[in-house]
Amino acid sequence: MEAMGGGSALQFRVKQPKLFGFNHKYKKEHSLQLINLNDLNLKTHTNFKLLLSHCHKDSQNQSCSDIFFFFFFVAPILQSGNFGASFDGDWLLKTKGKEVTSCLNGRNIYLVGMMGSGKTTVGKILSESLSYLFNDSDDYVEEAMGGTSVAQIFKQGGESIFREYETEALQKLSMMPRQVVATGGGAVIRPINWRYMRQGITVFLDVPLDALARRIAAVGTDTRPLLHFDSGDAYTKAFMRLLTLSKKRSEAYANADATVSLLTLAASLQLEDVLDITPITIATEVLVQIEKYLRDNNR
Ligand SMILES: Nc1ncnc2c1ncn2[C@@H]1O[C@H](COP(=O)(O)OP(=O)(O)O)[C@@H](O)[C@H]1O
Ligand SMILES: O=C(O)C1=C[C@@H](OP(=O)(O)O)[C@@H](O)[C@H](O)C1
Repeated sequence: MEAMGGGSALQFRVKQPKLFGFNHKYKKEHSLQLINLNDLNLKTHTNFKLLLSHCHKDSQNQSCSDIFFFFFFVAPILQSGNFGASFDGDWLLKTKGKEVTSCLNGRNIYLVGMMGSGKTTVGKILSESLSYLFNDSDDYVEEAMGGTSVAQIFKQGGESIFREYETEALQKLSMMPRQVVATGGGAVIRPINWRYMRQGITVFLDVPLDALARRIAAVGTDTRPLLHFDSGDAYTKAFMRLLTLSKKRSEAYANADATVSLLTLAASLQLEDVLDITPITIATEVLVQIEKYLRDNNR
């Protein structure tokens, strides 16, 4: 298979299918077929498109095991002309999840990133794909405080008390294996928290501030005390506050073992708005980046 990126088009040419054991009829009909991703209706199958875009990047050095996946599983489906009915978006996530689980040896995954970056949403999906438990450090703090909400803790004791509880939560969570942990957006600012998170693998969900502000404005700021102010429209309030926080935190987020940049992901999926990327696709990309981190660092 040859992958070609001509302009915005992403094309795959099936060159020598006989090497991969397809039957004679298939060879004859498809040995020179060009599959142009832009011709396929992949809007609802971004996960598939994500995988192919990785094949495209890696095809230069032929190191992408997913190319084999393409020949064995995807090409026959495309050939059948029954793509929409045959392809299950969750399938890729589960398959990648199984692969990554076997390399993790029970190490926890810590998702870090700004408020609203999707740590909880993506973390839940990720934990299922890895057959891990899911935990949210904010929920853990609230439970440890007998049900007192994060917002109430901020109100009663201020941010510094909350940070103490948060560190305690991360310490306890780090002692339990096989978990995906969605951390609070500010967990990265305390070096001691990294000591606990470093026992597992940290992944930064990098979402542009404008997208975060749009998301947060849609759900409101009641549960996020650091964004909750009285005046101004919800989007502007969220954006300005996120801007200040992100300036203080961007260096700390960069310490994560792996990063999933939604801007990069949207570009490879040819999506204009990062908010159009589904949580399943982001979770799949998290797995891809973890796998890359483990491979590059012999871990
Ligand atoms: N990929 C996504 N697509 C659509 N909505 C999302 C996505 N990721 C998160 N959301 C929504 O954005 C809001 C914030 O997400 P959440 O997972 O709570 O972020 P965090 O845990 O990082 O604060 C939630 O309302 C959630 O449903
Ligand atoms: O960024 C922050 O400092 C915070 C983020 C929140 O968690 P989420 O990132 O899950 O919203 C929560 O821990 C608290 O409101 C403080």
